[in-house]
Amino acid sequence: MLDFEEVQKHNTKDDCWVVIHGKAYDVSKFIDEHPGGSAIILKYAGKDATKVFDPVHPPDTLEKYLGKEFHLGEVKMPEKTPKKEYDDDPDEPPSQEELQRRLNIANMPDLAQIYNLNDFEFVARYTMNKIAWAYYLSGCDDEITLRENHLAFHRVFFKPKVLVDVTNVDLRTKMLGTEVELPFYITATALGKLGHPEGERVLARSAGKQGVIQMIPTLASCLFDEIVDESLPDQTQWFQLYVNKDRKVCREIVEHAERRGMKGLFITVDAPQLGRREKDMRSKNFEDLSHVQGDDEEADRSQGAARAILSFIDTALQWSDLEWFRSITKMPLVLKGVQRIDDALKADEMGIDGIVLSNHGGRQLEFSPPPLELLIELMPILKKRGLKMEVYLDGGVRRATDVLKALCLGAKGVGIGRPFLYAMSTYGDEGVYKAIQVLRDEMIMCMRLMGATKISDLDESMIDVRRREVVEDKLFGKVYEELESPAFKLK
Ligand SMILES: Cc1cc2c(cc1C)[n+](S(=O)(=O)[O-])c1c(=O)[nH]c(=O)nc-1n2C[C@H](O)[C@H](O)[C@H](O)COP(=O)(O)O
Repeated sequence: MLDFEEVQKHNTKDDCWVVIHGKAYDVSKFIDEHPGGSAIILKYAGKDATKVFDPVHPPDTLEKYLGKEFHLGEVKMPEKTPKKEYDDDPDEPPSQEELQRRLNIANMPDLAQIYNLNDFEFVARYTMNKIAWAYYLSGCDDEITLRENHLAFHRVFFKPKVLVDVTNVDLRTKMLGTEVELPFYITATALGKLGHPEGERVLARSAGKQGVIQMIPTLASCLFDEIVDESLPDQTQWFQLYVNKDRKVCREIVEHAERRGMKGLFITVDAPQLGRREKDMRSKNFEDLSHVQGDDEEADRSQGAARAILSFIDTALQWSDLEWFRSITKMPLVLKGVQRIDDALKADEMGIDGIVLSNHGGRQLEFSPPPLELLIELMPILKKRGLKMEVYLDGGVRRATDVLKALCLGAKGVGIGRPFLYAMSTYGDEGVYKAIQVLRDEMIMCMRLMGATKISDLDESMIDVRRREVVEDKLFGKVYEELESPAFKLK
C-alpha cells in the first residue's frame, strides 16, 4: 500500500500522480491527451482529485482509458478529519459568494412551499454550485431559443368544454407501446452528479415510484448499469445515444442497452457539435476541462464542461446510417432533435418509430424553431398522410398546460429536462418526486377545467393556435438568470 506522502512527491507535469477513490494513478503520460485539458489535472497533481473527477466522469473511466501499468494501487490516506459539511481546501478558503450560497442552503424553503416547477429553478439558482447551475441552465449564444421554447406555449390558448362529468380523470397513455401513468418523461441530460452526488440514480428512483419514464443519457455521470440497477423491475426506461464515430463501440453500447431492457433507442441528431453555451463556458473551474472537438489547437478552448466530454461524437452521421441501427437492435428507433417538417416526413417515410421535436433545450443552434410551433405545423400534414410514427416534443415545458397543449396538438408525450435537474439538485429524491407530483396534480385540475377525462379526449378542437401578443412572463422572468459578464452576481 502506498503512503499518501509518497503520492504528494509526484506533483509535476512530467511526474504526475493523482488519487481517485483511495487509489493512486500515474497520469504523466495521459495528461496531454486529457479531453478536459491538462490544467485541471495539474491542479490536483500529488493530491486527492476524487471530488472533481466524480461529477464529470463515469466511474469506469480509468479502467477504460488508463493502461493498467499506470494503476499504482491503494493509498494509505491521512486520517480524515471528521467530515465537515464542506471539505474546503485549506489553500483556497470559500469566497463570499460561496459563503452566501451555503447560507441560502441553510435557509432553503421546505418542499411544502414549492408550488410549481419554476420554484425549483428559483431555489436552485441560489443554492446550486455555480458550475452545476451554469451547466444545467446554459442555452446557446444569447439564449433566444431557450426562452422562445417556453414562450411558444404562451401563444396557444385552450377552448375548454363545460358541463362534462369530469369526476374521474385518467392520465394513463401509451408511449412506444408501453403503458405509462403520465404523458411526460424525464429526458436525457448529461452529468447528473454535477447537481447531486447520486446523479441519475436519483431520477431513476423517483421516476420508478411514479410510473414515469426516464431516458438514460449516454453521458450520465453514473454508470449505465448503476442507473438501471436502481430502477424497479417493471420500470420503463429509454436510452439516449450520442453516436460514437467508432461503430464497434456504438454497437456494444446499443446491444448492452437492449439486453438491460431499454424500451426505446433515442438517437440524438441535433448535436454533431455542441452549441456555444456561454454560461457553461464562463464557469471558471471547467475552463481547464475544456477541449474543443477535433484537435484544432488554435480553437477557443474555453468551452466549459460540455466540450470536455463530447469529442467522440460522429459528425458524419446521416440518414443512410439509420438502416445499420435498424439491423443491430429491435428497440423502437426514435430521432431526438428533429427541427424541420421535411426531416420529420422523411423519418416517417423511412419507418422510424418516432421523433422528438427538439432543439436540445435551446443549447444547440440559436434561432432553432420552438418545438411547439413545429408541432402546430407538422401534425396536420402527418395526419393527412396517414401518420405512422409517434411524435414527442421537449423544450420549455414547465406547466401541465404546456403538456396538455402538446397532447391536444397530437404529441404522444413530452420530455422535461431542467426542472427535474433543479429538483434533484436542491431536494434530491423528494424533490424529483414532488416535481412529478406537482405536475400530476396540475394535469388533473387542468383536464377537469378543460372538460377532458382521459388523454384521448385531448385533440385540436380544444385549442386555439392563433398567434397572440405574448404578455410578459413575470414568474419565468424572476427565476430566469440574466447573463452578466464575466462572473455571476447573485442579486
Ligand atoms: C438541460 C440539459 C439538456 C441536455 C443535456 C444537458 C442538460 C443540462 N445534455 S448535454 O449535456 O449533452 O447538452 C443532453 C444529452 O446528453 N443528450 C441529449 O440528447 N440531450 C441533452 N440535453 C437536451 C435535453 O434532452 C432536452 O432536449 C432539453 O433539456 C429539453 O428542454 P428543457 O430542459 O427546457 O426541458
